[in-house]
Amino acid sequence: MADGEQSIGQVKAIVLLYDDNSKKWMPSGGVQGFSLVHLYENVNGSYRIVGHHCQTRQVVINFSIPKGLNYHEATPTFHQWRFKQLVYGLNFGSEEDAAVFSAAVKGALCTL
Ligand SMILES: CC(=O)N[C@@H](Cc1ccccc1Cl)C(=O)N1CCC[C@]12C=C[C@@H]1CC[C@@H](C(=O)N[C@@H]3C(=O)N4[C@@H](C=C[C@H]3C)CC[C@H]4C(=O)O)N1C2=O
Repeated sequence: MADGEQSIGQVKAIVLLYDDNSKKWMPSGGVQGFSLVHLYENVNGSYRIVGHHCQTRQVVINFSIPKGLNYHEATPTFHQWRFKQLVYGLNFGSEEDAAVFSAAVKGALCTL
């Protein structure tokens, strides 16, 4: 995390991007598996969703949450959103993790 940022939530989730051509969800970063996904709060009032793949350590998501984001809870363990030409999906390891994360994101959204 950058200076002036703190993690206000961390969960394990599979980070997916929807490929419009193949009409398939693809693992972000190209490697199947779970990532540790943080919601970071910045002292300037902004929020980022940042995820590191557990095996490869690569950053698989680094998303600044825009005001008015439509965070869609498709199922109790799969949440998704659209931004510009991308569709992101989080496949959570548990309903609890999904609920914790969506509460944190919705809490952030109501401050923007
Ligand atoms: C108006 C609008 O944009 N609507 C979007 C959704 C949306 C609504 C509102 C705001 C934002 C957004 Cl993002 C839409 O419908 N979108 C966004 C792109 C993809 C999709 C379009 C078609 C397909 C059909 C099946 C469905 C899907 O992917 N379901 C999941 C699923 O098949 N999987 C994932 C898990 C569980 C399921 C829930 C894990 C991996 C795979 C699997 O289970 O193997 N789709 C979508 O969600």
